[in-house]
Amino acid sequence: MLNTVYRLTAPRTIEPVVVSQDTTGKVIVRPTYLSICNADQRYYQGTRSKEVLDKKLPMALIHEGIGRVVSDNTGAFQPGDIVVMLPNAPTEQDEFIAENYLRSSRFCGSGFDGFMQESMVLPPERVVLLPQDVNCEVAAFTELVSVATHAISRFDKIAHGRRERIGVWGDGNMGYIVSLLLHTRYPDTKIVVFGRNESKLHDFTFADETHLVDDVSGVELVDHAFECAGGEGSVAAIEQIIDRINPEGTVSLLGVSENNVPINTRMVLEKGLRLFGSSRSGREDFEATVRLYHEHPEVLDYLAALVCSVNEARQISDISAAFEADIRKPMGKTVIRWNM
Ligand SMILES: NC(=O)C1=CN([C@@H]2O[C@H](COP(=O)(O)OP(=O)(O)OC[C@H]3O[C@@H](n4cnc5c(N)ncnc54)[C@H](OP(=O)(O)O)[C@@H]3O)[C@@H](O)[C@H]2O)C=CC1
Ligand SMILES: O=C(CO)[C@H](O)[C@H](O)COP(=O)(O)O
Ligand SMILES: [Zn+2]
Repeated sequence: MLNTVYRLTAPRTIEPVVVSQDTTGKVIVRPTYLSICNADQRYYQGTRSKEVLDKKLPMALIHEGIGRVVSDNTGAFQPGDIVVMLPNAPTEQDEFIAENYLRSSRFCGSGFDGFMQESMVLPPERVVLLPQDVNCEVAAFTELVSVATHAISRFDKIAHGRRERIGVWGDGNMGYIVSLLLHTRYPDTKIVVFGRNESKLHDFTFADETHLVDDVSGVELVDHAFECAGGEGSVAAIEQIIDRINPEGTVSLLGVSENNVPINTRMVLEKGLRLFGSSRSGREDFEATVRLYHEHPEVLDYLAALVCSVNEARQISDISAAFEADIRKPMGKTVIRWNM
């Protein structure tokens, strides 16, 4: 099959290329709604190091997206099915290491072509059926929700059992989704959100407490914490977490930083903290996320508050316009209605 792939060839430069792809044993999916992640922006704007850009480009961006099945000669899906596409493609299995941590795995939009393609040719294991009446603009960022699902499932295995107060640092998309999923999973736990923007914190209507990070005196300590700030914000967030967490708490690190982050290891030791990182997600996290959509449809309503804009893409200039709009957005997710 001939397929058009829209690759980033240099910062802010997207070019089409036609490739031939073998569809034997594969599901062909037409992407319908895509969503931009901070990781895409780091490539689009060229803020990754020159070595990384030289190694990874040209590459089609985007690893958050859904689509409609065009054909499936494996019989797993029906034409017209609305599905979420999984960006992680493992090449081996391991008894202990999850698919998203295997160094041999391929990840769409990070070294391998992402979803900015006319059609995606995927093995059936890389496709998960969505509720067919799902709000597509919200489902577009199911991958981000699955990352939160993944981090919380690991937290559940690692953290001790006192979970009266869980703190979430970061008032952006990841902070919102992690807080929402924690609230849904642990309804008796107080979810305490720490952020930098009063306007963004207002949207965390399901949280028990929200605080501006420069006004935390008198706020009770938390038992465990999630860091969802990322970038330069990770430094201050991790420092404050170590200060505001009870002994033997667990700290889940999710934010991606371009530079190394100095950590007050003396206090990590003194408090006996457990720090663990989570990145990306695997098929079981996508399946768990879709189960959550079925069992707690109110989650989708809360997630709808994150949709900042929906941008139609019919030509390459529309894709660039969506990325530029994402840079200027006040909050939330930039969704692309993909008509390429
Ligand atoms: N681990 C993984 O697999 C994944 C990681 N990520 C990463 O997670 C991070 C967050 O992503 P996302 O939510 O989409 O990004 P956003 O930019 O939407 O959110 C980050 C938020 O954190 C706020 N912030 C900055 N510093 C602090 C601080 N010290 N304490 C509390 N809040 C702070 C920012 O405020 P302000 O804007 O005012 O600076 C902003 O509102 C990024 O680094 C992203 O790359 C994303 C997807 C998956
Ligand atoms: O966004 C993510 C997953 O949803 C991760 O942050 C992303 O995969 C990191 O990849 P890269 O090394 O290319 O920044
Ligand atoms: Zn991402």
